[in-house]
Amino acid sequence: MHSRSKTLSLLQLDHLHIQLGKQAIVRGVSMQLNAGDIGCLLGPSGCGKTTLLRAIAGFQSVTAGAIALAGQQVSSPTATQAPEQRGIGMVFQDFALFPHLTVAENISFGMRHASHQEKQLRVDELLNRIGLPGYQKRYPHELSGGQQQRVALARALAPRPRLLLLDEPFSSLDAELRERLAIEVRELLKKEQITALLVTHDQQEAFAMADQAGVMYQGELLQWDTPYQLYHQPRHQMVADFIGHGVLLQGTVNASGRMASPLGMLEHPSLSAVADGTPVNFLVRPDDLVPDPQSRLRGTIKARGFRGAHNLYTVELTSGVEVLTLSPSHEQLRVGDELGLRPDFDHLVVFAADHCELPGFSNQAPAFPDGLPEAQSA
Ligand SMILES: Nc1ncnc2c1ncn2[C@@H]1O[C@H](COP(=O)(O)OP(=O)(O)OP(=O)(O)O)[C@@H](O)[C@H]1O
Repeated sequence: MHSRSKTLSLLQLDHLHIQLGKQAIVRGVSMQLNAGDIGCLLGPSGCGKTTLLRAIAGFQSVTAGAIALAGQQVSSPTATQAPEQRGIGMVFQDFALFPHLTVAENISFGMRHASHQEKQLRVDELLNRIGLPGYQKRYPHELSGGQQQRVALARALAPRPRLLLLDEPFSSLDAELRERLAIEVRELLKKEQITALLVTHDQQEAFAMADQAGVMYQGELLQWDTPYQLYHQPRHQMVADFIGHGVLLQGTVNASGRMASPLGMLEHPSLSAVADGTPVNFLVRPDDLVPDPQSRLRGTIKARGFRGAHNLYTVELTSGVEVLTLSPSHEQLRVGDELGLRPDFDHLVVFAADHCELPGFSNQAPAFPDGLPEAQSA
């Protein structure tokens, strides 16, 4: 408890609503980011991520709720602190460097009140940190895309913002470079002790960078949690669907607290808290089903995707239900092959079946507030 009280909430959103014209773009978003942490907002295109970031930066007023930075309210429906007073740095996808300024001039651009010597020291320090020592006198057109984006990041970090906002900063770069930069940028932010909030479409990027992450959908933040929890204990079907691979299957809880499912009878202690006959949906990740020649659960391989160390197989069970499974890539199975699968659940993630209709749902709460959360955390 003691060490917890020392963690300072740097950014706090409290029941934030943003209406643009007649449309509610951000709906009831609450979240908190501690000082020094990296947060990440994921979600499909148009879900409101950029609008939320613009509100945090101070470029967008809010309709209801509040934004606080280091405990001080900066946005409410009646007052919006100007962006330049917030001490926030920003890096956007198309945040071009000034072409007529050198790398050093670009980086020190925002250090308006610093002396020449201070600027020089900070530029040298940041160029070392981004792996471009000696690049002070280069011009942007003499740099690769990845180098330009590193310099853009250094420019945003130079004035030591208390919060850095990154909106799809790597999306114009190729996948390999993106992954490498995500790891580098995390290290850099941690060394600089900067709190940051990143918006991305890319889960791998989010998982590589974030201490906390959330999935937005139609303006709502469905879950704000560690990346591990988002993957293993999604509290909403939409989160389960959006994060990682997997399928949602239907099952029916029976009187003995077990569940009849297309994978056979599944057991979990907390299912006993659920009434007999309750229809449920449950999440099946590829690693929940293990290839096993002896298993009575049989299927046929419909598709194979190469994932480096593993292949990801789409398997149609004899019941017609499609599932995913992984197998080491040196053990090649062919499309059309028959195989056995054994359920091997570490924990079951279960949702009420009536939440099945994803678009337009209104009740965001976990399916069984009293019973099933234990099932998810087992
Ligand atoms: N000024 C505006 N007036 C009205 N609607 C807007 C305005 N700006 C954005 N929108 C709408 O708000 C919704 C959310 O947009 P936003 O850019 O925040 O989404 P996003 O999650 O960042 O999407 P993407 O990942 O594609 O960038 C979209 O439906 C968009 O059309």
